[in-house]
Amino acid sequence: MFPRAKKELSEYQGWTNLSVKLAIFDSEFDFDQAMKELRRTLKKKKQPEGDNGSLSLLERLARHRALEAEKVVSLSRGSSLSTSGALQKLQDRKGRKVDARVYSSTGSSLAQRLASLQQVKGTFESNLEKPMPSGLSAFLNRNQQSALPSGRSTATSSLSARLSALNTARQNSKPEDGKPLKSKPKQPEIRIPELAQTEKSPNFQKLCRLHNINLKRPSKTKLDNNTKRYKITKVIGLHSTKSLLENDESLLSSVFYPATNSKAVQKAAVGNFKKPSPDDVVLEAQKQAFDQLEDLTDNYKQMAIDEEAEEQPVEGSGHEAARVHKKATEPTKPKSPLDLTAYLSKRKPHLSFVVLGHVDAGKSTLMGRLLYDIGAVDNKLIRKLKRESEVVGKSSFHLAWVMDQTQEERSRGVTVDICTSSFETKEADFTIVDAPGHRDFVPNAITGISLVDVAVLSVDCSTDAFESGFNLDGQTKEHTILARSLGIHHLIVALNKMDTVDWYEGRFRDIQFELRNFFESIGLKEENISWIPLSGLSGEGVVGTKYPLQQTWYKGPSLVGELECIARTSGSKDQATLESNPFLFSILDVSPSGKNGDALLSGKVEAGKIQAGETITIYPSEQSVLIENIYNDSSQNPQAAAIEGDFVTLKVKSAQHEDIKTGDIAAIVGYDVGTAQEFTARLLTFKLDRPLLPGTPFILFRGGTQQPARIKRLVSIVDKADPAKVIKKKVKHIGSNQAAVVELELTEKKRRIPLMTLEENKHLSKVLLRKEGRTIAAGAIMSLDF
Ligand SMILES: Nc1nc2c(ncn2[C@@H]2O[C@H](COP(=O)(O)OP(=O)(O)OP(=O)(O)O)[C@@H](O)[C@H]2O)c(=O)[nH]1
Repeated sequence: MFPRAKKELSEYQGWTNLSVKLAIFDSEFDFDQAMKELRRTLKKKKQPEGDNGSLSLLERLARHRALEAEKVVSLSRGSSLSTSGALQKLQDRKGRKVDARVYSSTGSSLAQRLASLQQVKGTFESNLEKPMPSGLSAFLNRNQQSALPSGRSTATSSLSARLSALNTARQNSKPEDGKPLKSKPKQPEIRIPELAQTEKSPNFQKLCRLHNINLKRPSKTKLDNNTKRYKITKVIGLHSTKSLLENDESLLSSVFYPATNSKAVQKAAVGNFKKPSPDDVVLEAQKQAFDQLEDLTDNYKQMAIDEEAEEQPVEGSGHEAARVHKKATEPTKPKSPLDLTAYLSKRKPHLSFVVLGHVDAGKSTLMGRLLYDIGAVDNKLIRKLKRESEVVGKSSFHLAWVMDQTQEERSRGVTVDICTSSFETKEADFTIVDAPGHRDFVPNAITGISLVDVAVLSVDCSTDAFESGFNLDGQTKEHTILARSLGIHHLIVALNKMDTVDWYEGRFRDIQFELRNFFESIGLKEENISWIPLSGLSGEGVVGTKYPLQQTWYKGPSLVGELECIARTSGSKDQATLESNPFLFSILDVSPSGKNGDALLSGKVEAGKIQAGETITIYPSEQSVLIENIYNDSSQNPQAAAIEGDFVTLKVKSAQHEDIKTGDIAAIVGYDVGTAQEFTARLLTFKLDRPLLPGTPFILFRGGTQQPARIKRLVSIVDKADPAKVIKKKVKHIGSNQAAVVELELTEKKRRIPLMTLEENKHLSKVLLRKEGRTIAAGAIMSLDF
């Protein structure tokens, strides 16, 4: 690279600031292209600003190029993990280019990956302690002015090493080989005005970081003593060492704001160095994130251990010594009568959907974009999120942060909790459930899937990303199977990040082909699948159908268009069904409200309708509470009623909120929901490592409820297509892909959970069995307490 750079640069006489040139030219952008554009620009402008102008142009161009290239090129060169490479990788948790050692093992757990990440970090730190490459230190000691080309020719030496060499070589004094300089070195010849413009350049910042790191090497003493240049660089890195900064205030300001005599500007310059560097901010945030993530994954690991443990009561579940509540037997009347026909005629169809897909498939970004483009999120918030995400070096996540609202999700860059949000179009009302993509948080994804009508499967179309999300352990397959098992009837495949493959139709078709085969194999019907190419980041195909010019091959609706179309056909509720079905409500969240024992219950209306003034009973605690008001997400005003499919918050009076848990079911007074510890289920097993035997432990998922359980008895193997047909009785074990009737029991004997049979409610009777982080079977409850 260097000889070419030198040749090109020599055409622009007067560019004497070699360090800056190198900082720019050693970065990752396309060199030829940069030079071509630069020449064109300079030709047009006839270099009116002289040297500085050219350099400034070059710097601006470089900055632009480098920003673009930063997405795809790692700074790391050579075999060892370079400092900037490691930083890049640590920062790049949401990973475009990620370190293969850390991320390529799709089968490993997050904790393992984090451990390996720490290891990489350790390697990186220990690399810093290693002595400088002998060739380079000899080179530095020689301080030869003519060292430039040879210094640059070491393919594996880091940029900082090369620049250190160059700067050293540029000292005016010419000591003998290997001997330290005796005289005070001259002020380095870095052209300060250019630096003042350059300091914000990402490349230049990387350069500064690299310099700092080099100084931690064993050879630093010699360098510190010998050249002011290194002292300056050291100050750049040790921004938090107060005394050093105070001593070197003049030095700092003379380096970075040399063109001014203003004390205020100089003070500001010094002040800047007292703040933590962007790297420190990011690394600190990530350290905290990793710590928190480990806590969280530990919780899930604990759950897996609990699968094996028998009859371990869950501490603090609030149900060990269950309080006895008064269960109402008489219904109460609504506050005001409701004309259901008029109410329904005023309502738009409503549809809820969950966004699924492999980790980093762009789910949160897609939903953030949708909410922004539809007008549900204002510019002010987006600007604020952009600023905040830039501070921690994650600017590409600002749209995802619309959905990922907790600090831990933002610092770690992964969705953990499910998050609901609502929006409306002219045609319909929608509720979005954003589910986590990471395999460690599949239980939360299951809760999300169990609530909705439709699933949007986000598939990352960028090179190799689809393949990694689709392999054996990828969440693309697992999420789709979960959606199918939990009764989702329509799947929209959002072929996301098409901008990264320049809207290439071939990529779309290849992925579609692969997915189609898979969907067919799990019994999803083609007529229930929609395919939409889009980009969550830039917005094409999300709300509107305005695509870039190269996308000429897709003429279908946008994502929102398709959602509206499904809402039109299945989002309206039948009045007779609403009137005849008893009110059932899945509780997602509970919180106290005020001091009078009032509580807020958020969740989804599973059946029937409800109004303020009516009384409901919550299972399994069997406490009855009066509904004071009903709210939905988008309005502070209470609404007249809630009907099947609505996501609402019920404000209830005099509730013991400690006895209400996620996954509990509320029903209108007069309708009893069964609670049980033993029940019979019909299951379809997935691919199993070991057959299911009596006593096999697992975690039972029913809606938002998760409970340790085990197989009590294998009743029969039945026909997959016709479950009423018994194929085998006296079953000793159940293998992969078999349909069977089994008796199951909860292992926490003190905890009953609300369960409904297939006959009572198709949706609420659905169960999933998971063991050691894998879904082993799905099915429905047939009867309780055999
Ligand atoms: N080029 C491009 N990048 C995208 C697009 N959508 C998302 N990204 C980037 O992909 C990364 C991951 O995006 P997220 O939206 O957090 O992904 P996610 O699927 O919600 O991640 P989890 O919830 O943790 O599974 C971010 O850096 C986004 O900026 C897109 O359409 N095009």
